[in-house]
Amino acid sequence: MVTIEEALHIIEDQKIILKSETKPLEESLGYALATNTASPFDVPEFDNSAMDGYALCGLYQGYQLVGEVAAGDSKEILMNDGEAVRIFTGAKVPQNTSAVMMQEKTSVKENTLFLDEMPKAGQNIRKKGGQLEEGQEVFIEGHILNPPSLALMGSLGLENLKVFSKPRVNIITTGNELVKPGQPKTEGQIYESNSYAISGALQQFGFEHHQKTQIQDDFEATKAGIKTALESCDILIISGGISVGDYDFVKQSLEENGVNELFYKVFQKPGKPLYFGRKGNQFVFALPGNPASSLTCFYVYVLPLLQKLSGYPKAGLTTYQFPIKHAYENRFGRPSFLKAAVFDGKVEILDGQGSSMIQSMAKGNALAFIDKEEKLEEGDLIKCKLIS
Ligand SMILES: Nc1nc2c(c(=O)[nH]1)N[C@H]1C(S)=C(S)[C@@H](COP(=O)(O)OP(=O)(O)OC[C@H]3O[C@@H](n4cnc5c(N)ncnc54)[C@H](O)[C@@H]3O)O[C@H]1N2
Ligand code: MOO
Repeated sequence: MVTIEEALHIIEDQKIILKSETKPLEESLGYALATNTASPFDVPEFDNSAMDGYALCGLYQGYQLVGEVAAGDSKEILMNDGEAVRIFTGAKVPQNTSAVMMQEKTSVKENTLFLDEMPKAGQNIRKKGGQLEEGQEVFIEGHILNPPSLALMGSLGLENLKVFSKPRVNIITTGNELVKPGQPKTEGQIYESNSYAISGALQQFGFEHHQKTQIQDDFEATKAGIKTALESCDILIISGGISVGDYDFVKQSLEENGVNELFYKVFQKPGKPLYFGRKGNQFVFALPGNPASSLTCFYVYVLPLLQKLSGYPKAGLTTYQFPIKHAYENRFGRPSFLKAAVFDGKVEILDGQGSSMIQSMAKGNALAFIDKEEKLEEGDLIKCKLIS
């Protein structure tokens, strides 16, 4: 049995080989960049107008209008002192523009422009290189591409990006009692639900599963199922069959498939019988079958490895501290992840903390952490990971 910290360190310390690939810009969301990126040109590439209005030559309150320039126009207009041109947002300003005045503060009579106020030098001109200069570092390797990053890469004209590949994930669920939702079931059977939580949590963080298999509680079937799943994944996530019951065949089947145990059993609630192992460059998590245990272990242990294998510089959910809404005492005798709701900056520990109870987790949005035998008063800070 290891502590939570030891288990997390074992995962964090795994030596891994990152793979990279080239992805089209529109498919790169959530990937980590596999190279540094420098700006190939100044951004913006030319001085341009921040407003619809008038480009002014010299600083006066009246001008002679001599033309027009719209966004995308490449023609050069030469203005003399005291002249102005109609201009639109994003249009390249003529070379000798002193300022741009927004049209709301102007009036035009015949061909003369009048300003309501004196213009200020440089006003409403977005300067060449004002955001980035040619050759300037934009991102370093490992930067995780969020929507504004995609916009920035697009604005640099980059169509394809070199990113770290994401791991291929297979899921196995185990248990004779499990029936697929929508199918008829008999007394003693239940609907299989863990795989939906796991594949949903994978999607939530930009991953997907490759294969999903349901296996009966049978040693040979478990061994064969694991062998097949290991043929096509970087991470295998197994749910159930990892405790000490007579029908828990997962651990032995993993050994027989050449998977080396890195830890088994974590001093925590829920998810005590959690298993983590490795075979070459493949990793296996066997999550305890209880629904809240398996999903909690996913967020706390599986997600950091998925992100580490994706080249993320910092993996796992951030831990925040918020005041607790009510007094709470840990009576579980183990460090515990509690189903919680964070609302208006305060944490409520929800009813229904049993490992088999998923409804409290479904209605909440956080996992709060309380140490063994810790006792909190209202307003005390409690650690939380936000899960939705
Ligand atoms: N003698 C002991 N018994 C148990 C111990 C123990 O230390 N000694 N630990 C308990 C704890 S804690 C947990 S957690 C469970 C974990 O057991 P397994 O990983 O072997 O899981 P199963 O026995 O297969 O299932 C447990 C529970 O969860 C339901 N389940 C399983 N898979 C699914 C699924 N895909 N969808 C929905 N529900 C699922 C299953 O029906 C069981 O009710 O062991 C305790 N026992
Ligand atoms: O450790 Mo178990 O996951 O409490 O039910």
